[in-house]
Amino acid sequence: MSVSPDSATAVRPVADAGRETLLSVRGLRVAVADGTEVVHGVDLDLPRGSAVGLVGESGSGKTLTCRAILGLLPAGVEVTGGEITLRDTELTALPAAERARLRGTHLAAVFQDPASYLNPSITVGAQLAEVLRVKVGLARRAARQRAVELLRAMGLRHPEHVYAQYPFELSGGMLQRVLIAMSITADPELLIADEATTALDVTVQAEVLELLTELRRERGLTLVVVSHDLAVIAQLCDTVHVFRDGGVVETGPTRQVLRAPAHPYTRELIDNHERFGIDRVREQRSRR
Ligand SMILES: Nc1ncnc2c1ncn2[C@@H]1O[C@H](COP(=O)(O)OP(=O)(O)OP(=O)(O)O)[C@@H](O)[C@H]1O
Repeated sequence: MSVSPDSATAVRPVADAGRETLLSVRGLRVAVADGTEVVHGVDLDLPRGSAVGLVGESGSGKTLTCRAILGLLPAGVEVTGGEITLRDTELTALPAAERARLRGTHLAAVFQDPASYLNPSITVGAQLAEVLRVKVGLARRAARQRAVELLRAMGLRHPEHVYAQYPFELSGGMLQRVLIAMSITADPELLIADEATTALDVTVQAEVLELLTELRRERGLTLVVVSHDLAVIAQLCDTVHVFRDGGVVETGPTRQVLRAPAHPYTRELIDNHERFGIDRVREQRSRR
């Protein structure tokens, strides 16, 4: 374990270091339109089938790191250094069309505010079936059938009924399940959940987290979970990376990092969280 007291990164060996690496990020740098660098050399390793959490205060670079992996950076924001490797393929050098092909087929994501990713005037089933036609190449009838199956697999009761509903007719938790269904249509290997449960109430959040855990177990999905909520990270993730000011200050097994943080900033995050229910974090960790 190499742990330095203040500004240096605290890195602890992770339990699943022996597993095949699905995706690795090395020295990732991202700059915004005026040239300001906002991600300063981030390293991440995602072993196949693992669940990796990214925590840190607002603006610390978690989302841009994820968007760089997806090849979905906002206009004017660019990768200026480093490598993102999916097995043997270096992604940053690929043409945009190839990046788009990989999204959905190999890499997928769900974000906060699912309603904004759906067309309000088309039923959710028709939108899901359309994704199945485009990404998987299913014919109309097969796509409809598969869409209903997927809605059922997402834990939605009466999936035929849900299929025919418009986004405004569904709750936030139901919409997020529909978005998760859409994101996994083509059986991706990696799913990034960026604050995907933040807007949901606690009970619904727990159900969606359970769904993600099941998808990981049943499909061998690798998860990247971005959350402000340490309890969410504690529940889902084997490994955690603590972001601060565009860099990673601490990395290690979630349990160890949350129980005995090595970096002062991680300690501060946990102390702040304590006031809002760190007991939930500790309870969940001790149940594992
Ligand atoms: N489109 C953009 N144009 C300019 N600056 C941006 C843009 N998107 C993000 N930034 C800046 O980049 C930095 C990193 O942002 P990022 O969204 O990755 O942080 P974050 O850790 O995900 O925060 P949050 O938890 O609030 O989503 C911040 O300083 C942010 O203001």
